Amino acid sequence: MTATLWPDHLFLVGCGNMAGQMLARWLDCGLDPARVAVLRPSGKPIAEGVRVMSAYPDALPAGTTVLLGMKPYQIADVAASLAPLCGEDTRIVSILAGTPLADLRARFPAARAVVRAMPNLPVGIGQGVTGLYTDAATAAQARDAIGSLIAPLGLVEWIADEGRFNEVTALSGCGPAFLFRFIDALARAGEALGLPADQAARMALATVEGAASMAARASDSPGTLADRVASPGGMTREGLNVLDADDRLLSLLTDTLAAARDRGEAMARGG
Ligand SMILES: NC(=O)c1ccc[n+]([C@@H]2O[C@H](COP(=O)([O-])OP(=O)(O)OC[C@H]3O[C@@H](n4cnc5c(N)ncnc54)[C@H](OP(=O)(O)O)[C@@H]3O)[C@@H](O)[C@H]2O)c1
Ligand code: PRO
Repeated sequence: MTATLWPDHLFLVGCGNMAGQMLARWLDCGLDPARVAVLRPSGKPIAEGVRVMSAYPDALPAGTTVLLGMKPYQIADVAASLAPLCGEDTRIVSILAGTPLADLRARFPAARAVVRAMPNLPVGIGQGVTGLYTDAATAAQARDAIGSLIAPLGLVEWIADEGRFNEVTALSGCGPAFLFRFIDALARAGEALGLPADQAARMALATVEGAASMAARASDSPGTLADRVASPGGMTREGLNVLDADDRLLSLLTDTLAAARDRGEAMARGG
């Protein structure tokens, strides 16, 4: 992996579940905490050496990279305080779901580099997925610097068409929640068939972890790997027949992603 281009100054507005995982990973990977300032209303400490404030500073150092990590509905209030502190060399990275780039540009008119990022929670262990989108107004150097900052978080995918950003959010941003549910359901199904609950929970988690790691290393597709588990005439095929009947699992996941995507589109319309 190439060395990360750490920003000289990183200012996080909000540092809860998601931005907190991003920052934890950056600090683990060598980001100097003295370069980081965090604004969070609670003022709760974050990590040794990271400056936490509960009110906006009078100014931001030139060239600050700002990570917007609060809730999407707070953008108007945040922009009212933050935009006056931004210059043309301020770089804005927004992880706000359902908040289009045009909206961000309108709220931070001085900043030239504005990037939408959609991470997911496993970024904290460097195994996340982050979708990125920007437009031509963001200079290549700023785009590369932000890409470099995101790289230690896991897989990075630049999205060519912002119109796809809510689908990306549904798949990888929300995806960990759907997989946590799957792990839970696998365990509860084992329990329903008679296994002890604690044993079923351990085995479901380890099975998903092992299968995901194997799929990540394999040259074969997950579909081929599934067939490799299924002996002809054996037990797995009977189970797969249940999942595959009328594309049951595929339909369920398509409906799941579509519902999440639709919520993102409603949020973008101000809902
Ligand atoms: N959770 C995910 O898996 C995920 C994935 C991708 C993107 N996102 C996006 O990440 C953002 C944050 O989600 P989250 O799950 O991390 O939420 P969260 O845990 O509730 O964190 C929200 C953060 O915003 C701070 N905050 C509250 N009011 C604020 C204000 N008026 N100004 C500035 N900061 C304020 C909170 O401060 P305190 O710490 O002081 O309470 C907290 O640090 C959302 O925009 C969401 O769309 C989340
Ligand atoms: N969490 C955010 C939400 O639920 C966006 C992706 C994951 O809106």
